[in-house]
Amino acid sequence: MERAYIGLGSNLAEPAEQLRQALASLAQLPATRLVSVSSLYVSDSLLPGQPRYTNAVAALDTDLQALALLDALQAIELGQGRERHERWGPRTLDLDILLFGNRQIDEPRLRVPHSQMHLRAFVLYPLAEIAADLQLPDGSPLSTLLAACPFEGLERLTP
Ligand SMILES: CC1(C)Nc2nc(N)[nH]c(=O)c2N=C1O
Repeated sequence: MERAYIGLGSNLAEPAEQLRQALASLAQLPATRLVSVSSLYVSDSLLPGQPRYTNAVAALDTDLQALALLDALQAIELGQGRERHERWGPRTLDLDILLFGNRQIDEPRLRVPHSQMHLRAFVLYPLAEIAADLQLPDGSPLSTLLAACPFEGLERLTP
């Protein structure tokens, strides 16, 4: 059983509802338990000219292998109408494997830890909300990354 952290994002077609639907699907994955979910956070797109994003992070305990989990996440994205037009374009749903246990994976389909996560407040703050004492595979404490990444521009949605 590995603890995986999943980044969720959406900026099209009722983003908060897209994330709620995706979380329900994550809870149904085989050999997987949805352990905890952060609040929803709203922020401007890192790339301008797109609608604001709604993001969250979920913690899973899973017996799926990393690539099988990736396949399952991509099936959920497609099931919610994710069209993969442009690489950084707006999307109904984005599910990223941020961390997979303490594994460091560098394969064509999958890089874990997610290569941009240390730069993204919309990943670090929801992650810290559910895993404050997390240490990344390279030994760096999440708190250190958080200190280097300002919260500014992030809006936490209270339930
Ligand atoms: C286009 C890009 C980089 N910008 C984002 N910006 C925000 N705020 N949240 C995202 O999830 C997100 N995802 C992306 O893929």
